[in-house]
Amino acid sequence: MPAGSHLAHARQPIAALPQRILLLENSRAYTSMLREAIEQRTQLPISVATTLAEARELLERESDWFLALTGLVLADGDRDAVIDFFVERRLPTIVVSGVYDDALRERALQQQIIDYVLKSTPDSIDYLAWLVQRLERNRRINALVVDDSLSARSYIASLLALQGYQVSHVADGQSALRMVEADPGIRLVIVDQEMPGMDGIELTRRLRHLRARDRMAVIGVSGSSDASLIPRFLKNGANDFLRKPFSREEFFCRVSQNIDQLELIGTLQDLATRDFLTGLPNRRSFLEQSEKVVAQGSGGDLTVAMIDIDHFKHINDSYGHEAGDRALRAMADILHAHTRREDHCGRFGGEEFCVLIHGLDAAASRAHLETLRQAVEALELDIDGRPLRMTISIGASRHSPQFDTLHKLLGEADRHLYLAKAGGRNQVRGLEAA
Ligand SMILES: Nc1nc2c(ncn2[C@@H]2O[C@H](COP(=O)(O)OP(=O)(O)OP(=O)(O)O)[C@@H](O)[C@H]2O)c(=O)[nH]1
Repeated sequence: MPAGSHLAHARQPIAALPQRILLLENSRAYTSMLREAIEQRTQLPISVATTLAEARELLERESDWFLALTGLVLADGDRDAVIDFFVERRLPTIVVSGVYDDALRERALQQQIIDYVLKSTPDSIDYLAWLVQRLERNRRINALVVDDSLSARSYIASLLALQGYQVSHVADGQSALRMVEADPGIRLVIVDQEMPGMDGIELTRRLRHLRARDRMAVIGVSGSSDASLIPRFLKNGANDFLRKPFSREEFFCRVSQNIDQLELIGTLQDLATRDFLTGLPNRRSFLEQSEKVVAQGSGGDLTVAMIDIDHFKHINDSYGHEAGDRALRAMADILHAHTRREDHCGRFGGEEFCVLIHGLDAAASRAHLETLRQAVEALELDIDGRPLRMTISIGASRHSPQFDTLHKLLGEADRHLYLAKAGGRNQVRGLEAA
């Protein structure tokens, strides 16, 4: 998501989730590098301890601990004591070790230790920072496990829960389809192949009719050695496949990689469709959405309006370009707040915005745009102690046999915008007959 898309940020729910990260490690140099890398990727508060005693005190002082990253060589505890310390407290933990120890790794990965990472690997800091960010984001992702075997699906669900996902599990394909249909928040589905009734491949095919590959990852799972299974899963819309038995680490890597990809696609889609400064849909996105509405032929109840901030050049010249940007963002916020669910708005470019109003007659559209004009007129920004006020001119057009394409509607709205400017600005033109 672009840094400037404050609207997109504002719409995200603020979840009351545990926030704190504990770094327990005796090497100060490593800790400070790790801390810096994590801070670049997340906003979570980080506390640092070098001994178990310090860690105990910190953990007791605060309550909302999300994650611990711990070394294994401490002045007041050996490896076993460190692992026991976190296991007893049931705190999700990542072990960062200086030496590779197979037995210890086995032991650690059976508890609620999320990962065992070798400190000496050159990219360990980057990997750990990525992992913390991944775990943090997972907490806002709904996952679904579909398997007729209770023990198998409970096991997979527990692995996903360890990685922070909000997990549900069901025993059959029909229940899975119902859940995905009802919950748009489900972004990951793990599907077992061997199920009575509907098998995993058929379920995957049907899931794809409900949600596209770039919005939900489906991962097929099977213990069968049938070589045709993987291509069949993939051809029917699965993003990936895991053969049972799989290790916890393999499972984690596959799932994370698929979720990373979904997020990347989401970011790219956002970059392509949002205006960077205001977070509103950009011109192309507005045109695409509006074309669809006009093509559906909504009868006469369609209004297009072009909105232009008056004397914006003067705002820039007398308050500075940055104040101009603030004014554009404030304008976008007001427009967004005045855009109903069934409407579309966008930044057309510069100080020009547009809105498509769907389902209001001419009089109601005019009243709606008049409210928008008044809301902008009433706004006062504080620019370093100086008040900044602005007005907008609006030119509108109505869908009719004469103006039956988006292109014609925009042309007519633009003509009325010109008349609004020529008529003294700060007014709505084009719906006078209403
Ligand atoms: N701060 C800022 N200014 C911008 C941006 N995009 C365009 N502008 C400025 O917007 C101004 C538009 O000015 P004009 O098209 O001359 O129109 P106006 O001053 O608004 O006057 P009227 O439309 O006739 O009321 C120009 O000075 C552009 O530099 C932007 O993203 N940020």
